[in-house]
Amino acid sequence: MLRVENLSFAYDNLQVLENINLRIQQGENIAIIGESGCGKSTLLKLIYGLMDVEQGEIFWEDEQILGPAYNLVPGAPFMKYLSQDFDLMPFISVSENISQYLSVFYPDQLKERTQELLEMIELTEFADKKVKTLSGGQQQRVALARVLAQKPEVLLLDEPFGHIDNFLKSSLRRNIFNYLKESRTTVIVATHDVNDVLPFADRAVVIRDKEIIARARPLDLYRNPRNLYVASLFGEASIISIDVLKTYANTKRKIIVYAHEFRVSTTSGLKVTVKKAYPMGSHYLTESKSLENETIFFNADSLFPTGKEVFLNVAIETINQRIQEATTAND
Ligand SMILES: Nc1ncnc2c1ncn2[C@@H]1O[C@H](COP(=O)(O)OP(=O)(O)OP(=O)(O)O)[C@@H](O)[C@H]1O
Repeated sequence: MLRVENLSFAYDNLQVLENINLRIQQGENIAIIGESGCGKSTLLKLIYGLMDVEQGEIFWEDEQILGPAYNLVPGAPFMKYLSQDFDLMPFISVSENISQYLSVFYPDQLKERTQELLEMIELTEFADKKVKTLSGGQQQRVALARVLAQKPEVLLLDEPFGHIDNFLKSSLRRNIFNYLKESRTTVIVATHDVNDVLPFADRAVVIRDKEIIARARPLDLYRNPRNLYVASLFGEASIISIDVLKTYANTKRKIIVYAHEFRVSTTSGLKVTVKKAYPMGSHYLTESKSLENETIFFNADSLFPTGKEVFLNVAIETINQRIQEATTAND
């Protein structure tokens, strides 16, 4: 088990993390999510032992993870950290970069494992190319294979697919996260991309203003976001008073509604005026204003011109589901 206990950290005068507590079981996949600059990378670097903890402690099983003040070579040997800069050897080939940490005493295994990893990152035909000739996305894939080759017990991934195009991203994600699950590798992934989180993470931890503000199974967080910050990590969302959606409801309580949960009607519901529509392929993400001048995003099947008035409805089941959670309107 990985334990992070009462961890606080500051860069000079900038306090970044405060009183972080985490327990991660072997083989679990945990996503650290939160807005840019909230401290996700900092937390990974501290867990890896790249920086000295200011306050608190980190343990893997019974071993305490210490920073550079205590270790000549920072970074615990049973962990690997894939940072946003890939740390590759530019002048040697893709294969050599991947196999660098594999044992040369078993040449057949070395070849087989390198081949397996090349297939996983879908770069078999680039095996002999020098890394410096590859694109940023291809380099990120080599960096992923290179850390996987080392079979760490704990793998820390910082935006692991950030440079990879959408065309490849989905299959690569499946290849890599499925492999990590099968090999019972403990994974902590810092990401803004919900596609890294919803299908693969066992738990998600949300950081905001230096602290963990939510932790749950990703689908539970998505279905019942505690506030607009959490919901916004999953998609466009709005906060709306229930009595505005259902005029018979005698309550001022507010709920969060995702853009895709609104149904558009031409006759009844919450009246809004269209401000702008963004084509998304399967739908138009439509920005609108209510009579109370609140911004509301909804998905529409067709393109509505600016200024058009439409009515929005939300299924009673969705409203009931959200009411059951303590929703705050303050965020
Ligand atoms: N080496 C550093 N020295 C000083 N401040 C830093 C340093 N590294 C990061 N910071 C600051 O610490 C805060 C947290 O940064 P961090 O990189 O951990 O955030 P993040 O959540 O990983 O962001 P992103 O999602 O954009 O990668 C930010 O305000 C950042 O500007």
